[in-house]
Formats: sequence, structure tokens, C-alpha cells
Amino acid sequence: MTRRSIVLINGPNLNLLGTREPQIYGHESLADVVALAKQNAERLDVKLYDFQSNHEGAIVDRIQQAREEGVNGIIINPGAYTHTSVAIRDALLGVEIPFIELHVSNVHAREPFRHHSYFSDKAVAIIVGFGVKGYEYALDFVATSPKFA
Ligand SMILES: O=C(O)[C@]1(O)C=C(c2cccc(Sc3ccccc3)c2)[C@@H](O)[C@H](O)C1
Repeated sequence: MTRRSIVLINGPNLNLLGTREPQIYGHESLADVVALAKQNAERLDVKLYDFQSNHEGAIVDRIQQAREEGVNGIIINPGAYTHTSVAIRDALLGVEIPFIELHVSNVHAREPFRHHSYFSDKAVAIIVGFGVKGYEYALDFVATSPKFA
């Protein structure tokens, strides 16, 4: 049986995770998050691709590439693009790959402009406010749920 494949996409400024505002985002770096995700992917027998970009079009391109790769699911932390990007929304809808929206912080307990997402209504699930632990929860779900078969 072919292994499931998953793309983990992190948006702008998440390359700086762990360097500032630890009270909001924790102390772990993105490299720490990805390393643990790769370990968990091995345990779950799934193929994990990781991608981070500060550029909207590059994220759109990576989402489009996922369709060519035959990816089963996408886990995306769009960062600030959560609140602004119709282009990324359109890319996600266009490739017809189920996705989980993830946020390290509880965006609903922060500034009002962070309360709206261009993705939530189309996400299979939304993981918010669990810190970087949310990446583990998302991977476990995508690796095992029939919604990503
Ligand atoms: O909570 C998140 O994961 C979120 O997606 C992440 C965001 C975010 C914003 C700025 C920086 C970072 S990562 C960071 C944190 C501290 C210092 C440097 C980078 C994440 C926000 O734009 C979003 O509203 C929420």
C-alpha cells in the first residue's frame, strides 16, 4: 500500500519562531518543529515534505506543486497571510487537497484582525492555541484520518 504524503507549509516570519515573543509562540524553533514532525512521520509511516516561505506567491506555487506530487493532505500555518490571502485560499481550493489550518497562538484571544481567517471555512480541521504541540496533533490526524486517505 502506498504511504500517505503530507506537506507542512509555514508562512511568513515562522522561520523566526522561537526567537522572540516566547510567551506567545514558545521557545522552539521552526527547525525543532520540523525535526520532530519528521520523526513522527517516520513513526506514522507517512512521507512528510516541509516548506516555509515569507512570500505569498511561493506558498501558492508550493500548494500547486502538491497536486502534481499526489499529496494526500496539507498542514498549513499561513501566519499573517491567514488574515489577508485570497490567493492562498484560491490555491488550496484549486488543488482540491484536504488541509488542516494550524496556529501556534490562540488567534481568537489576540487582536481583532487575527480573528478572521480566509481558510477556516474550508479546512477539514483547525488547530489553534496549543503552541507547537499543535503540529503533532495535526500530523497524527492527517496520518490516520480517512478524510486524508
Ligand atoms: O499563531 C500563529 O501560528 C500565527 O499563524 C502566526 C503568526 C505570526 C506572526 C508573526 C510572527 C510569527 S513567528 C515569530 C514570533 C516571534 C518572533 C519572530 C517570529 C508568527 C500570526 O501572524 C498569526 O496571526 C498567527
